[in-house]
Amino acid sequence: MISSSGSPKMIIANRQSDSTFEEIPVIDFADASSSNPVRRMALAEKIRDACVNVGFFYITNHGIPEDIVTDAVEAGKKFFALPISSKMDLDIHKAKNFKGYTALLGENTDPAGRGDLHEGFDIGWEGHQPPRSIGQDILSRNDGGMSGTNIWPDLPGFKDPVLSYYHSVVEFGLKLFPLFALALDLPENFFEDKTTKPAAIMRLLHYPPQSPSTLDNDGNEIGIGAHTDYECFTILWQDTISALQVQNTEGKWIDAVPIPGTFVLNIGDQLARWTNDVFKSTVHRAINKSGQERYSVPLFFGVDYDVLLKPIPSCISSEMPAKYEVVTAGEYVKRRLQETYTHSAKQ
Ligand SMILES: O=C(O)CCC(=O)C(=O)O
Ligand SMILES: [Fe+2]
Repeated sequence: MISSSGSPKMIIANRQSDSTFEEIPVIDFADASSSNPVRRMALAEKIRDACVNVGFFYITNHGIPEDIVTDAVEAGKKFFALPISSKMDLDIHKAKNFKGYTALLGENTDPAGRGDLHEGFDIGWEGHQPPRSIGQDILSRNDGGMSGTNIWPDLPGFKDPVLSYYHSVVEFGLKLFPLFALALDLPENFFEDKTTKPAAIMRLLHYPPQSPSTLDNDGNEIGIGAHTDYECFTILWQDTISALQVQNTEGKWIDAVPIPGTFVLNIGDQLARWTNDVFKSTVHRAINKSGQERYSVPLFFGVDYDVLLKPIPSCISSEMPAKYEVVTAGEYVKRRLQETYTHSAKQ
């Protein structure tokens, strides 16, 4: 195939992949915003290898200040320590846009499971003072079923650090879309007009120590059941307790052991759909057998909710025809969230 520029175009769809990984790669992001295109491309190639084979990697040198992370995590701990009645005032089932508090067992990520042994607090886009480099107030945007404001607890010292973390990680995450585009042999700005209003959902998660009464049918205690993420990619902060596991194509669970100072990035289903599964949205779960409290903070990055998830032409070929029906990102995410919360929805 020849591209419009006349140069031979690589059929990414025919790229070989091997997802029998035994460990999760670590990628240094110091060059993420390098002014040198050769350095950006070198980083994009590492990202491509990790996305094609594993779907997960650690990020070092992300540039997000440690105190921003610590303050948000401490705020989360204070929130989860509130009485259950205060947390239930913010019950996620009361909001139509999946924002607020999820109680223990309120979510069932793996349809075969009985509910996940974690509690969570979800927020979406919201402006922040002082203004940051990305748009201030886009709450009035039309996000279809996902639109609406965040709901906040009446807890001094909570909202500000949580929003600071949200904005720092969103700012960092938006810099990754051009790298993913490069990794797919697309123009660097391919996602620019598709990510104008960060469809970024952040969750504070708390996994209590698990007890034998939370064993599932296989004898495992599940903090979050086996699942793939719904958006393009997830940037996850985890504390020092090893609980996250990633499944390779042989069915083996590989521990994503915490590495201090890093984030874990994983590909989600939106990017798997864009790339016709060339980039792997890999199944993962968390089991907290440590006997201690565990905290983590995933931030899910999607494209704008009105954007169609259409396969990128170089990711389809006669051997790899398009696999997925084309839907908008918003429809897709909402459908997946509805499935996740159905089991605990009040009738
Ligand atoms: O807490 C973790 O380590 C993983 C969380 C996760 O997979 C999710 O929220 O989608
Ligand atoms: Fe996940």
